[in-house]
Amino acid sequence: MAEHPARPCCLGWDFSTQQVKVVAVDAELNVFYEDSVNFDRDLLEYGTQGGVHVHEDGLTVTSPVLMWVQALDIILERMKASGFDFSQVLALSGAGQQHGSVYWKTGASGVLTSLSPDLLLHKQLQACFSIRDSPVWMDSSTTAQCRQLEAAVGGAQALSGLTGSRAYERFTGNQIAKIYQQNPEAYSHTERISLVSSFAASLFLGSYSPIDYSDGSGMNLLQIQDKVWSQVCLGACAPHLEEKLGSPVPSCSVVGAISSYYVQRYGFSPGCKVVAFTGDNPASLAGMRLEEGDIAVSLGTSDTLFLWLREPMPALEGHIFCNPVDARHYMALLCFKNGSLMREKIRDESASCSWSDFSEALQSTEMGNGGNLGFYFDVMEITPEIIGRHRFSAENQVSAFPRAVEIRALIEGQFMAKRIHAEALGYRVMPKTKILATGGASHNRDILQVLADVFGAPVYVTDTANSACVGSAYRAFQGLRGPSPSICQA
Ligand SMILES: Nc1ncnc2c1ncn2[C@@H]1O[C@H](COP(=O)(O)OP(=O)(O)O)[C@@H](O)[C@H]1O
Ligand SMILES: O=C(CO)[C@@H](O)[C@H](O)COP(=O)(O)O
Repeated sequence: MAEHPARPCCLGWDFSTQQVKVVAVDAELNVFYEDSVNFDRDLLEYGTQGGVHVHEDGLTVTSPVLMWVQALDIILERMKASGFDFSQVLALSGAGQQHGSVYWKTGASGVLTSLSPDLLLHKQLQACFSIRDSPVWMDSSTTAQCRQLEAAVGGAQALSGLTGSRAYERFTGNQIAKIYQQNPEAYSHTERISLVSSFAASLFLGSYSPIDYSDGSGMNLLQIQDKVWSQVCLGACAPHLEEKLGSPVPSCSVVGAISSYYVQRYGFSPGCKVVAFTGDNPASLAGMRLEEGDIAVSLGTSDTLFLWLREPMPALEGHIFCNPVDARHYMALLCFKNGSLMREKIRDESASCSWSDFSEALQSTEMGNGGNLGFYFDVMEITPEIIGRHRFSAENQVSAFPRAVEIRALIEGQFMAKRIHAEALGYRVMPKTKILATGGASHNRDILQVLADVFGAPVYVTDTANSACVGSAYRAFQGLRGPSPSICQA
């Protein structure tokens, strides 16, 4: 067994679309431990692709909630086997893919509070969920519920002014409304609804964790200025929703001490604090330590682009969330669903399934692609709502490109869309602008060169692609310092 020297630290977790990841960060903010469990590869029995199940209608997308629990068991067991000294963990926090929801069955809280340290979590929580397949952010099956919600508050712009976004299919309020309408029995047997982030925090707490303001902003339910649930939105989605959600809390709140399960099974200190978990994009904003004018681009399963904002300007395209680091401020976020999985498809079709062949194609073609441009949306895009592959030469719409042209058209098109939509939200590239890239595809220098060319600004890669994890560990340190009334309370 490898021994790790004693080193006081915080843990940062990320329950993202394709994997669960963890980092340990010491008091000098050095990352000294990283691990991950990939759902498709390490949990074959759940049969996911890219961490999810796409249903027959092509719109409904879910993930098995027990798969997330089992992934946590696997990582913790591996850490223990490697000799990781859990007693040195001062605090932990984490992130979750945004918008996804978990439905705890009546009675589940009793199971959570009396976990036996002799058994793995997923064995004990089998019967705890009234909905076993959690809707996730890739789901776009709730258009009817979106229109109902917008109508209830006086239109899309009114909803955006109130909650930071017009109604989006993946936003949790609309997902809850669909479950209530289609499966009222399961809804009535649900005692608590968590986001993926607050669900993961609940596993560590051994009781229900509140939803934080920042991830709560991705539900179409939270009034982002007042930081309270909107009664009109709750009422439009489902009955008794407020009691099932619990009250939202500032993102840097300490929500409690770690459950005795982890103390007894893994040797955590009973004083180890759990700081509210948040969304993966808010956690990345914390991890990347953005400055004004900077723009962060996360190239994970989805491509997201985010900025720190002082004055929110809710619009019909894009989202405003409460800021996870300073509750007086906000963040803007644009999400593009056809990110890494779309790049993988074109890589498989036009670059023999190889990222190095993909890079060679980018190197062998010129910036501007000889006037050839393409937009590739194999699944219904979020920004804007569109599907299909659309290719244009300098003169006409065309049906196909040579392989290398196809690859450059994809990458240039993806980054041009990001710049155009960010500018529509009021963002301007400034002389001091830095682009901070993170996520799996930020390992690819040739993709990043196109990003730099399209924005005309330098691109920096965060020293770890796991910015959501690292941001979560930073947030755990922030929570340990205790509440700062001006920053944490808004
Ligand atoms: N060298 C590479 N070039 C381009 N994309 C890559 C490369 N390595 C990994 N990726 C992409 O990174 C994606 C995973 O990113 P990651 O940030 O880990 O995902 P998430 O956090 O959403 O689970 C994969 O789907 C893959 O397409
Ligand atoms: O829907 C959004 C943001 O609004 C997505 O960005 C999810 O938060 C998923 O994140 P990744 O797993 O792709 O990082």
